[in-house]
Amino acid sequence: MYAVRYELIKECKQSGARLGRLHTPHGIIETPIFMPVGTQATVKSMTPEELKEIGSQIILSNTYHLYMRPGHELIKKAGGLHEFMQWDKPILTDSGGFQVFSLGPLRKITEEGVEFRSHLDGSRHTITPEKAVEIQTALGSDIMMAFDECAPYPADRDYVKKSLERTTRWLQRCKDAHKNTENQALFGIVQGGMYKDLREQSAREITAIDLPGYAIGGLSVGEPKDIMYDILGHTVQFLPEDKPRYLMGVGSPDDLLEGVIRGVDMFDCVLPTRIARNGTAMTSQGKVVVRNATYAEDFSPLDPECDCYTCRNYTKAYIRHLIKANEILGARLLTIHNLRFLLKLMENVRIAIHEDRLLDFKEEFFKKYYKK
Ligand SMILES: CCCSCc1cc(N)cc2c(=O)[nH]c(N)nc12
Ligand SMILES: [Zn+2]
Repeated sequence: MYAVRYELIKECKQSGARLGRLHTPHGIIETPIFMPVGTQATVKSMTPEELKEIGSQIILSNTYHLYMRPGHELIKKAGGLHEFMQWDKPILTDSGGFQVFSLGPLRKITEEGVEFRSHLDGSRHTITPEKAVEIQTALGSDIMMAFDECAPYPADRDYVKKSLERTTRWLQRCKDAHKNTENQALFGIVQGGMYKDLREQSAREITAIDLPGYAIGGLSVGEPKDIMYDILGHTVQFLPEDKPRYLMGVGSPDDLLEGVIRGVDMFDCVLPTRIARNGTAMTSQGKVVVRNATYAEDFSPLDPECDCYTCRNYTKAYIRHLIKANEILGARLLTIHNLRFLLKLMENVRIAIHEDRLLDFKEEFFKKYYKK
């Protein structure tokens, strides 16, 4: 019996989309779902209450960052990540692989794991599959991700093949090290770069290891969107229907819709929170760069169709002022709105799947948001 169980509710008649429920130790998640990212045990500037108010069902955090600071042993002493950050709903933690690889030349990959220097003080560390499981066990996340290598883009075929085969061996080591399978789920991660045959090989190897869920990694790494969609569509066909599918690092509105249509259930991305901090909003009328002078005397709401706290109380002019003045409230108000926008989008996607009209919904959304 796994800690996480996927219940397939309905398959969309218009596309490969699915409606599902993910049963976890900290509650049930309606899928397809967008998961806000809280890298350092906080979704930047948001309280747990505010996250719940906008409809967040699950949040993400990061093994690498929490291992570096404040340390997984400290969080374990605090009673685990849920207690430490006062979030009582599900948490998914990434394994640290991606973050360590993002450190660039400061790291060395071996069969054992990855040696790297801390981005904080330059100290030397090694993360292995066993260490990644140990850290996530201490954090107590509901879903932990396997330690994998996300091949860079572009990368040559031989490198990608060797990398995916090592990721498979690392997954088996993660599974062997994972003891509390009743309380924490381990998800495997499919790699294979932009090579369809290597994607099939990775998907077959990873899903041959029986786990409660599988992720598609190695995408949203700078490749053109049409390549991402093509590789995604190809890869999903080798994933089991009765398990959740998580597309890592994806979260612009078009990518979420294209991913759902291809059968993806879970998404995460730093985009909504990151662009909020530099003054850009995702709205029902498309992207609004609210820091632009255009909005200096615009006393209308950020998004007239949005029900969030920001749109119910403030004008574009006020938010622009806060952003220009580098006031913390500016970032907070846009973060509240951008997260609500994506969470509401996924609520509407779930309704559209239920009513077998997802492709129609996508067409209407694209016309308004992308004017196409
Ligand atoms: C908190 C961040 C979660 S998603 C990070 C991420 C993002 C993207 N784009 C790819 C990968 C990947 O291939 N492997 C892993 N572990 N993580 C990835
Ligand atoms: Zn809003």
